[in-house]
Amino acid sequence: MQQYIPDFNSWGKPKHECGICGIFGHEDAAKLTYFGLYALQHRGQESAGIVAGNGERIAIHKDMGLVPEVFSERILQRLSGHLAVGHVRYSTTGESNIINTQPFMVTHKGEPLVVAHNGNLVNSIDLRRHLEAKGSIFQTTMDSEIVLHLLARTMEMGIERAIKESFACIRGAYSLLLMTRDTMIAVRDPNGFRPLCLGRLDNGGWVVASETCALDLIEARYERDIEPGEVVVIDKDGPRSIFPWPPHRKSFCIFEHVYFARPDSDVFGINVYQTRKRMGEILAREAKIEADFVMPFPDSGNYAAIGYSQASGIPLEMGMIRNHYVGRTFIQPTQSMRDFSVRVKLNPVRHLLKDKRVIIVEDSIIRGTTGRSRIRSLRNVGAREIHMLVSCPPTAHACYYGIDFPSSSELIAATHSIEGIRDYLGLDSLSYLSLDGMVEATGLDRNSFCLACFDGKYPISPDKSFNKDALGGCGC
Ligand SMILES: O=P(O)(O)OC[C@H]1O[C@H](OP(=O)(O)OP(=O)(O)O)[C@H](O)[C@@H]1O
Ligand SMILES: NC(=O)CC[C@H](N)C(=O)O
Ligand code: SF4
Repeated sequence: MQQYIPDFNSWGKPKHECGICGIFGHEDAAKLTYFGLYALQHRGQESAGIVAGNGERIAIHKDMGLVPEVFSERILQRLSGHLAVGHVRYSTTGESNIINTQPFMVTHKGEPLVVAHNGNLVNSIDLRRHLEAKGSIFQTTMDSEIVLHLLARTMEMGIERAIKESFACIRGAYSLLLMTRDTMIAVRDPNGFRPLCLGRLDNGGWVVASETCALDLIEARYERDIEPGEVVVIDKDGPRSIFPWPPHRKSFCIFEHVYFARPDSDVFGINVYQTRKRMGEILAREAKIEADFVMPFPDSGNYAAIGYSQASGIPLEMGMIRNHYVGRTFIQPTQSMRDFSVRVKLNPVRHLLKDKRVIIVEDSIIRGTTGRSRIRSLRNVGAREIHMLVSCPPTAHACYYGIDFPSSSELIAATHSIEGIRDYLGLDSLSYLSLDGMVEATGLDRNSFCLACFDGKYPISPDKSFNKDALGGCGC
């Protein structure tokens, strides 16, 4: 087994979920895409890439690392043209390596075909086996590549028919951008697991992005969300929308609101900050505790902590200081990286905590890495009572739709009771927000959401043999 030796150059690079951004109809399309990806960095911190074109020539640049590390002014100048598609990756199928970076581009019959994907396909093992039996040769171990193989087999029908036919075989979560030499196409799966929105630039050009915070940064106007099951084809005649598949039950990922999305974004039509704050307010209704102050584990816990504090009247303090040069930790690929990053990331304010009774408001407990390590640090600086409130229910079931907790054995709530988790984390008390309370905080109907990691009811039945290396790994 390979031993993990912290590499201070690569270790500090944080990880997260995928983000996509595309521009059509602006002479600086790649530069705007770069800024869009910058705003979406929290969704994917392993690699970044942009493909740009002017209707004739097409160029690509991608690499491992954060957006500003991957692109320079000189590189962006080379990515010229009015059309660009970009991606920041947090791997969910296939390793985190240069081969698996996105956007992924192939040439088919002399024509470029590009995909940038957020989500996870649940029948990728079967699809890949089937395609390989028919002679497909895969270059990567990502599920996203399958989309291009399916499209290539039907492209002669024209792109719209090809999409209709190809995606009919695909099951799972996909908010994605496709690009041909002169067209950008946004596709959102019929369940709508992952967000995707459409915006308008001042000059009349179009933007598609995972979250509205990307539109804000490039001063684009939010037009609307791309609907579940909708395909938006954008070319020189502007956007046209088609709905090639029968409607499915909506399954918006509620975890986007609990943890993933940026609080300044509107996701599924609702603001993330306000939803998180309401989660805290509802927690105050459901769990009443006496304490000297409330504190979050920053960043994702901040907003529910504000809500809890305001609703309960217990003052809010920032008892833990976050080092902003460390990214989000729960999606780091190895446990030793996660353990180390958590220590670097959060440090208690000794003088604030000594002899105090504190309530920590945390957005989620996944593996328990953050809680166990940081509660120990609070004890070390003399906190007298430590209670924890979590602004979602116990996360006890694997996600097969694009969040990297594919094995329930990694989830502490799958193997421990609440009392067992309390004991493992070293807390005086532990309470979770109820499922009803979490949904109530969104203001949307319960049937709009996927809640599978909380209630085990999967909107699309997963292939339980799936794991991140299901399509091949390096074996190291
Ligand atoms: O139980 P665990 O396995 O430790 O995972 C849960 C923790 O991970 C996340 O923080 P993260 O550092 O990823 O992001 P944040 O800075 O947005 O809070 C989340 O906010 C929890 O603090
Ligand atoms: N987090 C994601 O959306 C990942 C997209 C794709 N499944 C990949 O692994 O690259
Ligand atoms: S299982 Fe959980 S994390 Fe995965 S899509 Fe559903 S709500 Fe989101």
